[in-house]
Amino acid sequence: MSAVRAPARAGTHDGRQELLLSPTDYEAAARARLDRSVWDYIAGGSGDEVTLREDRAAYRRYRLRPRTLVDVSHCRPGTTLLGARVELPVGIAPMAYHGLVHADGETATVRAAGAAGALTVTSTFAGTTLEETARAATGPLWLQLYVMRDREITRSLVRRAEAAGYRALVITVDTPRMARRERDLRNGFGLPAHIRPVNLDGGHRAGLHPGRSGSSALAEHAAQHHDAAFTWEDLAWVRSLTGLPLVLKGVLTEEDAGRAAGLGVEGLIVSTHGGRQLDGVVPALEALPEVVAAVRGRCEVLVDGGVRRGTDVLKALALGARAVLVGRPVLWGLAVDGQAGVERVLATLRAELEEAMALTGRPRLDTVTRELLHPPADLAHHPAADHGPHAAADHGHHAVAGLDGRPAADLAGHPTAADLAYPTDDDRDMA
Ligand SMILES: Cc1cc2nc3c(=O)[nH]c(=O)nc-3n(C[C@H](O)[C@H](O)[C@H](O)COP(=O)(O)O)c2cc1C
Ligand SMILES: CCCCC(=O)C(=O)O
Repeated sequence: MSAVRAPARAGTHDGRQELLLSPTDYEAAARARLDRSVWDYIAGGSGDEVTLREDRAAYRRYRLRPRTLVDVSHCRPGTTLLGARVELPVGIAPMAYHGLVHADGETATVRAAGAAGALTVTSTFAGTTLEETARAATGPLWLQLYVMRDREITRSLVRRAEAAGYRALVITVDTPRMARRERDLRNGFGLPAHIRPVNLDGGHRAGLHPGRSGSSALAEHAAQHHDAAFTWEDLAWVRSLTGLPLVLKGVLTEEDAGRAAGLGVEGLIVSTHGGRQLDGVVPALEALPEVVAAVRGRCEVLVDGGVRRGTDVLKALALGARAVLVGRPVLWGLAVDGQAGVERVLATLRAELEEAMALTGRPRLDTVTRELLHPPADLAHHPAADHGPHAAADHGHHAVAGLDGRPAADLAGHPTAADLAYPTDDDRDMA
């Protein structure tokens, strides 16, 4: 499993075949295959797409501190997520309508995740029913929920998720409404006729299709149906519906993280929604340390947004994530080669992660701690802390020496405002 078998090839305009070696290679190949409006829906972000770029750039700001002369003949990236065994700390982020890029849709994606022993989070807005997805799954499955005004929908999705064997519910909390995504507005984005939100009843299937320039059918549907009045108090109602673990997706502050942990939420996903919701928020990777510090080991913390390399996974884990989710790269793999394409994207991330573990002298995830990272150049004199969820101290926080040898003063490891000065054009790889 550690080697990527038979890399795929994609045709080029001049008829040559190009090797697809990295998720970014799949990005280019997917772009060449997809309609412009579908490409824009997937690739795009909100507003000026600042957060879209910064989520990615945040990973580049950290550099690795490799340790040598460690036995790395066996590197094992396996862990558990809410008690379920996974073979790698990389799961599939919930994304709407995989059928936009490949006829096999969510079924292909979940089969690929199963083959990799990875977690899949299925979207409320899947084009395949949650039961069909569950039947195709061989790895752990969580269901992502958008809470709608019609509470009966949530009640019924929760019941169905329990019956179908989902192991957790992921409530997305950053989308009381859909942000203005100008690419979609320009394209008048709507779903093609054959793609429908089959997990919802027929009433929801109509409004998503129209599409006229200046409006996004998905945004209009969200404005009509998402419950923008859903609050912390209502979370207790979701809790009362089910014994399944609850995970909140889209938390970016210590205030919300502490409150969620205090309410007994089992997991948090630190996320900017891939730069698709509020533009101008802190990149997910930068919000991660404050969230990890605030939950004090009371729940598992994952992060998503901009993970494209095995070294990115390692950096997120070093900053305290238990695992990462990947979004767009999965759709790139799916667009290029269906299930096999998603398998290869996941296998590549795994191979890169194992390589990074070997070359940093961290053969197991419990050795991936904050000392693995140099602070970004502009954080050079900032103290560090060890929040590693895999650390032997098991979520405990203890003082560690700052990376420059001085004792750490700030156990939260928060970057200060001055630390967050940003980015150069070199960081912009997703224009
Ligand atoms: C095409 C697309 C559809 C998405 N649909 C959902 C969704 O239905 N529910 C949700 O919680 N997040 C959704 N997201 C956000 C992802 O779960 C995730 O936060 C984000 O894509 C991670 O960033 P990455 O794409 O850079 O890996 C979607 C993202 C994309 C790109
Ligand atoms: C109303 C949200 C639709 C799916 C989604 O979350 C996204 O496109 O980012």
